[in-house]
Amino acid sequence: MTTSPHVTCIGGAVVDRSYRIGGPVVLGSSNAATGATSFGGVARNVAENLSRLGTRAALVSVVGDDVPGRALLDDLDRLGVDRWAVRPLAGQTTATSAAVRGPDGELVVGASDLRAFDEITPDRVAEPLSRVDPGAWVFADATLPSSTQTRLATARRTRGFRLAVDTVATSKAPRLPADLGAIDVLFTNVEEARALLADRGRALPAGPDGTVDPDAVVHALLATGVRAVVLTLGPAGQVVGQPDVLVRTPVVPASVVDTNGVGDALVGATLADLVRGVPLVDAVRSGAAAAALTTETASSVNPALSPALVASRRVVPEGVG
Ligand SMILES: Nc1ncnc2c1ncn2[C@@H]1O[C@H](COP(=O)(O)OP(=O)(O)O)[C@@H](O)[C@H]1O
Ligand SMILES: O=c1[nH]cc([C@@H]2O[C@H](COP(=O)(O)O)[C@@H](O)[C@H]2O)c(=O)[nH]1
Repeated sequence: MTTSPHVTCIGGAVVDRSYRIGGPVVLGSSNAATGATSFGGVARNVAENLSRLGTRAALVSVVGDDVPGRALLDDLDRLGVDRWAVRPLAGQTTATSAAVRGPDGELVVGASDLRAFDEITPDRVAEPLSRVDPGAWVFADATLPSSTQTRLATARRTRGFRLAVDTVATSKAPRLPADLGAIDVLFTNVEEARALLADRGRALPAGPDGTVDPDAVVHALLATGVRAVVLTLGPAGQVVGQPDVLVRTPVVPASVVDTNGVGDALVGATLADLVRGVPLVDAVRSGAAAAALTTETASSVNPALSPALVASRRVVPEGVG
């Protein structure tokens, strides 16, 4: 009998606070604003997407023993995410991120306290990893300390689970393990891929005008040993690369409100299909549908997300099954 959840998500859990100032912004002063709180962090967002799509998910993360941390844990319970491995640490502050926007929605200033992520140490992931069945999926975001990423790569080799990783940000991409061949699917964008490859001493071939061909980015990533790549191109869709296969999958048209969390929705819905045995290219079509649905809400995960809603928005080109 298996006790392993279908996807174990390891990485950040954040309380996001956003303010939108209604009138002209006055710096150095208090401005009247509309405020909202939501739960974020890439691994937490992926776990929420999975759960809303009917896939069992567990989160491995750290929060403080404080009011935001308790609210985040309660919300995981409401979502049905298995959170036994989210450690509330005494003396630690739950990761928080605040964004202040002007009347036009543009960011005026942001501030994030993500120190808690440093506490997701190799020792803290050891037990959750020991419970993952061979063949099950683990998702990790690149906010994890490098030492933890290395532990993950080693465990992937010895235990035979499958590992999906998201590079998250250009500053985080270089943290990926030296053994990139332990990554079964890498989710990234062009700038994060550039940062990762530069860190490994590999420059991206650019055209005369400095632009980069996305297919060349995918080839360069596959040459590092990564087993499959999903390169996201924002409104230009995705390139899915596997040895011998390179396929462009289209963006799903959307009425965009806010793109926060789009990448995490793409990862979550893709993994929800992969655990059911759907081939990667087809799974990414579901990922793009979930990402489009996420752009249509202000929250980082669309609260109405469901398998039926994703299926209703999937774009499959004519002639493709
Ligand atoms: N304007 C948009 N309309 C519809 N889907 C979008 C839009 N922008 C992004 N997406 C979807 O979200 C995915 C991730 O977007 P991207 O901006 O590449 O990610 P990240 O924010 O992680 O860099 C894209 O591959 C696409 O499917
Ligand atoms: O260094 C980080 N930046 C941003 C995030 C999180 O990333 C999410 C947005 O993801 P996306 O890139 O899909 O918009 C937000 O919820 C935010 O909390 C994070 O965990 N770590």
